[in-house]
Amino acid sequence: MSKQLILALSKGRILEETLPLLADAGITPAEDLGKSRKLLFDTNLAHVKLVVIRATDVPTYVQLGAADMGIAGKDVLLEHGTDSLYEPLDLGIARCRLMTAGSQGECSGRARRRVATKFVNVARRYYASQGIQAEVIKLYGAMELAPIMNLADEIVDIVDTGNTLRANGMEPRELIEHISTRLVVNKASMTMKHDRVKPLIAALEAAVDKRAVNEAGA
Ligand SMILES: Nc1ncnc2c1ncn2[C@@H]1O[C@H](COP(=O)(O)OP(=O)(O)OP(=O)(O)O)[C@@H](O)[C@H]1O
Ligand SMILES: O=P(O)(O)OC[C@H]1O[C@H](OP(=O)(O)OP(=O)(O)O)[C@H](O)[C@@H]1O
Repeated sequence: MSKQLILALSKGRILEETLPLLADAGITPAEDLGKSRKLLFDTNLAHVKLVVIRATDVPTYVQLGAADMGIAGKDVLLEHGTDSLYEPLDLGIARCRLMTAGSQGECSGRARRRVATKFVNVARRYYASQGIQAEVIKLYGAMELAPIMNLADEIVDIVDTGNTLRANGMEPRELIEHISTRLVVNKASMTMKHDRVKPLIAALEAAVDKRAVNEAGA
């Protein structure tokens, strides 16, 4: 097994908040990730490379060992299934909530519901745990449109400020999980590359702690 470490980063919102943490942990990309069309990047550390991919692909890369470590939202990890990965660190960034939501003033009732979401596994598990029959409809975005268009009675989606729900005449209902961004590690890499993985986890943990201290003092 190569002793090189591949770290898979979620592009988009999480990437912006990840890069300062990586810098504090002593890892800087060899070039500007935002400006390049490349997907695989060298860093200042000869043994660390970065790949920048869709958030939903991060757990797949890490589980199958194409990447040793990854950074992804807990929402994505819950949807993928968490048993196959180690999750040693909460980076505390991109905090939000995974919730059910419906049209304002409309009671959800207990009858069979149509639920639109990109988190189909999470939704199925959640409604089953509540004893509610749900027909889950897979969408890839703009879930808030589904009740307006009569495609669904409810949605399961990320809520942060609640602005997107309000702008579409919807309201949050039940909290499913508090979400933040996590570091995940391939199980074989944790054992076989322990001497390289452990210091990287420790450096990221120190960076997270430092940021928390700075925020508390601000
Ligand atoms: N409004 C939000 N506020 C805070 N964190 C959020 C918010 N929306 C999403 N997140 C978190 O950031 C992660 C990435 O969100 P982002 O919007 O960049 O990608 P996405 O559109 O969900 O992914 P993709 O483009 O692959 O479908 C989510 O998985 C979630 O953990
Ligand atoms: O409660 P709010 O602060 O309004 O945030 C919630 C919105 O943020 C996310 O969408 P995003 O902006 O990432 O767009 P997306 O449709 O591309 O996922 C999420 O899917 C919600 O639509």
